[in-house]
Amino acid sequence: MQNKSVFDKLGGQANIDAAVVKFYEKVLSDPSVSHYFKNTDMKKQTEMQQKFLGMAFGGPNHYTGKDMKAGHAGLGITSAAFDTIVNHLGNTLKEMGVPAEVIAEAAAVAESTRADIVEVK
Ligand code: HEM
Repeated sequence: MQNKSVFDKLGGQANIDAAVVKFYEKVLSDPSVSHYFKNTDMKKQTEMQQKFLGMAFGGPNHYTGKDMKAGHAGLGITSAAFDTIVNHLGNTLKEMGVPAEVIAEAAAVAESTRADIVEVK
């Protein structure tokens, strides 16, 4: 099915929700990026990310948070940290049995936010 969205290929919102939970476990266990989240309410963050990715992957839009530039302004996120975060997302999907070509599509969606999120090249 050529026009199936990444949202559908991932099995819909329930699988995306589960992936985001696992993803933040990895992020918070990684000292190279966990410090970015030291003042963040992770319950709210998890919900925001679930809704954002649901929308960004082509599912229904329930996202009410900030745009990516405003949401990350002043955090000083480096391009290396961005790479690490995208890797954690890819590894999470791999562990959930998502095929490599679908992971590549999901990574491309994440990649499309890079310019708005990275402040330190
Ligand atoms: C893959 C690309 C990324 C996406 C799609 C994404 C998505 C989001 C979303 C949806 C929010 C919520 C905005 C709101 O509260 O209204 C958020 C906040 C946040 N993101 Fe990201 N993010 C990405 C990359 C990163 C990276 C690379 C870092 C740090 C290494 C990061 C750190 C944070 C932090 C710390 C917050 C919360 C700020 C606060 O506590 O208010 N994000 N992100």
